[in-house]
Amino acid sequence: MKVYGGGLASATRALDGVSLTVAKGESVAIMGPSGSGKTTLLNCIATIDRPTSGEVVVDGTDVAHMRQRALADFRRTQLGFIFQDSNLLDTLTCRENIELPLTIARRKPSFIRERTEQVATSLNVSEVLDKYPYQVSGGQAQRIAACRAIVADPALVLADEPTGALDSKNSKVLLESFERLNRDYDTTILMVTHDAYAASYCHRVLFIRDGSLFTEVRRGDRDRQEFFAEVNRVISVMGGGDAR
Ligand SMILES: Nc1ncnc2c1ncn2[C@@H]1O[C@H](COP(=O)(O)OP(=O)(O)OP(=O)(O)O)[C@@H](O)[C@H]1O
Repeated sequence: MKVYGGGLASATRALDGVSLTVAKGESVAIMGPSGSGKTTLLNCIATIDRPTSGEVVVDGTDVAHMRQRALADFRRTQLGFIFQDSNLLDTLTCRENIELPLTIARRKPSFIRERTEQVATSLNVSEVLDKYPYQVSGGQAQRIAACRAIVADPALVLADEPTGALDSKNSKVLLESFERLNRDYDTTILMVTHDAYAASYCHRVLFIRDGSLFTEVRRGDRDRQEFFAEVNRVISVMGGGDAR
């Protein structure tokens, strides 16, 4: 449970009774109307925020009750983040941005070089590695950010509206990259999105309404178009405004 604003009449119960398990190698989308608690849920899992009660267990560790210092280590080694705006450092080249988590972890230079080339190839950004973030397109910047998020092989990649700032063509390229990451590296991905098209690339979609799980749907063996139609059907049943 997550309550904002402690016990008074003005308190907001942002999450209530939400329980979910994400398997290693799974990709899961979280959808729901504005204000339903998606970002709160993602932030609790990301250890950016703490639940008022309950546990968040990642790879066997309860991160909701970890001390600050251990938490910083945990975030650095076990999580990868992708935001709506790529959040790249403009004073570093794209290559240096991707390398950052490995540089901080003091990995060997030869390993850093090799691993960076490897992820850049799989996300199709090898040709812009030596440019600065302001010299590349929005779609490329977002794929560079995705490279940075996965380069240190985190247990979990968390994405908040990763396609929010992209046009449909670049969204498709990014989502196909996620699919490939998931398939080739068994990367576990949890993304918050308003976009049924983005959600349809995942194995499973969770729908949240008023801080509780409304329902979930699994893609199974169906093709993406069929799953996309089902996600849209659930959105229309769920209602509640702008869950496009
Ligand atoms: N820091 C905060 N202090 C108080 N209330 C908050 C805080 N953050 C979020 N809330 C409230 O908690 C509820 C859930 O918010 P949250 O941001 O998780 O929703 P969301 O589903 O991500 O919405 P959106 O799609 O609009 O980003 C809302 O009622 C919101 O107003």
